[in-house]
Amino acid sequence: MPLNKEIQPGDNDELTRERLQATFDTQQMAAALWGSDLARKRRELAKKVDKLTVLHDSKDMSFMTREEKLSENARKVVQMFAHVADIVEDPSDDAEMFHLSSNAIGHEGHPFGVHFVMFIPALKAQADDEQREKWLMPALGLQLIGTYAQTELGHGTNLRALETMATFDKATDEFVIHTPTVTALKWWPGSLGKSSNHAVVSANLIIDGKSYGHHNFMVQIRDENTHKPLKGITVGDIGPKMAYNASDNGFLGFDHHRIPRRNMLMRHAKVDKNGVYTKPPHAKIGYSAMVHVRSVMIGHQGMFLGSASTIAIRYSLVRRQGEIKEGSGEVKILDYQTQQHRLFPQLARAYVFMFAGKEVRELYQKVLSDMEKGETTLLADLHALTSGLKSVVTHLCVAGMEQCRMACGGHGYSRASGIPEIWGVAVGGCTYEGENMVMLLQLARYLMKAVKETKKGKSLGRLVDYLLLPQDRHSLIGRVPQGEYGPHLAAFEHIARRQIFKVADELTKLQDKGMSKEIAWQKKAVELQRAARLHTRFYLAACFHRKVQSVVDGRIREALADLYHLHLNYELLDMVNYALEDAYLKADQVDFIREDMYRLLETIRPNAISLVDAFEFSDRELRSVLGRRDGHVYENLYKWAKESELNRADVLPYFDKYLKPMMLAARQRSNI
Ligand SMILES: CCCCCCCCCC/C=C\CCC/C=C/C(=O)SCCNC(=O)CCNC(=O)[C@H](O)C(C)(C)COP(=O)(O)OP(=O)(O)OC[C@H]1O[C@@H](n2cnc3c(N)ncnc32)[C@H](O)[C@@H]1OP(=O)(O)O
Ligand SMILES: Cc1cc2nc3c(=O)[nH]c(=O)nc-3n(C[C@H](O)[C@H](O)[C@H](O)COP(=O)(O)OP(=O)(O)OC[C@H]3O[C@@H](n4cnc5c(N)ncnc54)[C@H](O)[C@@H]3O)c2cc1C
Repeated sequence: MPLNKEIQPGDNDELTRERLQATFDTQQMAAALWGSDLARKRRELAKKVDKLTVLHDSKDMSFMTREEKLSENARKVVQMFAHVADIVEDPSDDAEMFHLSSNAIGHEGHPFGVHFVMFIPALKAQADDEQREKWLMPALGLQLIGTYAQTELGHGTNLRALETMATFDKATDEFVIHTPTVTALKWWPGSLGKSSNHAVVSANLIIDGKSYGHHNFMVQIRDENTHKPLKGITVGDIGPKMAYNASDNGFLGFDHHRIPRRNMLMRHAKVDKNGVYTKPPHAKIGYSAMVHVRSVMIGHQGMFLGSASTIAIRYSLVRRQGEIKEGSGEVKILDYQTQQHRLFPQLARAYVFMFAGKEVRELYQKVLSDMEKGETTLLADLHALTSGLKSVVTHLCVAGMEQCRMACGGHGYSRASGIPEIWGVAVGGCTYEGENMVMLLQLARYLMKAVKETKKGKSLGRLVDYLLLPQDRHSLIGRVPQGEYGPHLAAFEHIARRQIFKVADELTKLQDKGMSKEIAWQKKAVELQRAARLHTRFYLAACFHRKVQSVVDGRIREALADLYHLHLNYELLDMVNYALEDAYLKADQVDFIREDMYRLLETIRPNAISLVDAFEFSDRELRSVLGRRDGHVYENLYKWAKESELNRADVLPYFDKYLKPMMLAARQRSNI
């Protein structure tokens, strides 16, 4: 059977020659990345969207105002739902729907941006059966548009300090939702400003003057026909952002707004008509929508980095600049070792983030079905894992995307490259769903507890079993036969374990000297978040290992293993200070890792285009002139620039208004 190599008529010859070098079948690699069923569905879906012109951008979004962007994406999202049954096999499959949305709408946001990713998951996890009937069904049926309003102007991280109040009024069997101060205004919720008519609102539950902490309430905020804000509600858009500007992130205030008692989401915590409160089975069960998004973000961030890598690698095979050997002609910029070193590690990260995204979604589904039965044992493990992954993955994605942008030289800085927008959306991920540093410290709390258990000879959970293993004094990297990478993975494990125990010991010492637990924590906070990062990077490397081991096809396994080995080398060098501190690695071993990494860059080079083709991002989805599949970059860059609104006339009014009078006056002065 011939290997699929994604060659199509009209392709740039350079790219065709590159594709012919692939050692593997790109469709099989796509199956390894997405799962074979989803890979097939994605392919078919992209073809269908290509044929449905109502789903196409009416012009490049870069040339639109915010209002045009909102309107354009509202138009497309409505068309998308109108045609959904003809395009996707299973509209309840988030992955398929996300792919449809990427193709038709892009990543700049749309009126249902938070509806599907938080509002519905919050209802699924926290509404009781009767409430599901009342809101979940209409929400799934698009009869209402919802958002998730938790963050306030004054507080996003420290949820205990949220000020919005939900005071129970026994006499009327209602809650009174109120915004007591300007800092209590809800601030940031996606699609709140102009689009949503319902919100899941976090507010402090107050019964008979006693506060029970914040809980989630369903609040209708706009009239379903006129779309005007309801009485007692102030709502609007918070203004333009770094990116994601087709989303109307909003503010929201309540002036003693009344809702029925049964609008509190009551699957777990409950309030009866006499004001009797029932505690949930786990104090943080109301945070489930956040955990849901953190779990989907891992794979999505991988896709963002995969998109940027695709753009930069394809462009690097079209762009020629400079000669390696004088007189032998200009080379493709991907032939420079520095360019490969800039891009291939990002490609490897994109792969492993997607693999980790899949693993973490499986764990989330398990925890969700456990929660349905009131079982919450794995919630803390999931919270720790997603907190670490969310932080490390977004951070590395953004750093990686910036490398991709710079690797495209000047054209990378143009919005035509497509990178600025996806970078802007991805970088938001460092902040939303829990600021990265704060979430790393959440994982660190878990790790410190794990150390305590380890000292009793027990494990807190599967993810920290390795803490029970003894530490090796010296690494075997370079001391075993070439091609064995077990010692590399052991090095990740070693430096994570060492940092975790080191900081745990330091905390104990400070407390032994009489320092309070909280102050000791502050003194060691930077070291604690380092421990969390190292633990997560070990998890990612181990996840890559599991994936490579699971692949049956020899050609795919070999190509993936090259990426995996590159990942091990590159990430180890990035963290090498930790391994040098205790002389676990010696200087010659570091040199060995470097040399092996350079060798792998050369090995991967012929497969580069096919490794990015295997993501199977359609041109419509990438929205990048540089990353076009056919490689016809230059003529299309020129075409794109001509679309700029500044080119609508040869002379724009500002010239006559400001510059011309100034120059005339200057000329007159010089003639005097
Ligand atoms: C299908 C399409 C999908 C597309 C998605 C991607 C597309 C890309 C574009 C999308 C763009 C935009 C979408 C963005 C939407 C964004 C939404 C938001 O940002 S919503 C708001 C999110 N806010 C936060 O994340 C707040 C962060 N803060 C917190 O989580 C908490 O305040 C915290 C955890 C820092 C502290 O909480 P709290 O004060 O209540 O904690 P305590 O100190 O009392 O207790 C700590 C104790 O609780 C445990 N804990 C905390 N959280 C959890 C949890 N979730 N689950 C389980 N356990 C939890 C913690 O571990 C401690 O335990 P202990 O045993 O005491 O150590
Ligand atoms: C694009 C985008 C979309 C969003 N969508 C939504 C939405 O739909 N719904 C919603 O409710 N919210 C949303 N948010 C809000 C988002 O969840 C918060 O901005 C986020 O949780 C961070 O909180 P903060 O803004 O209060 O940051 P802050 O907590 O003020 O962070 C500022 C700095 O303080 C540090 N810091 C804070 N606390 C600690 C601590 N305990 N220890 C150490 N350092 C600390 C942080 O690390 C950071 O460096 C969105 C935000 C963005 C950017």
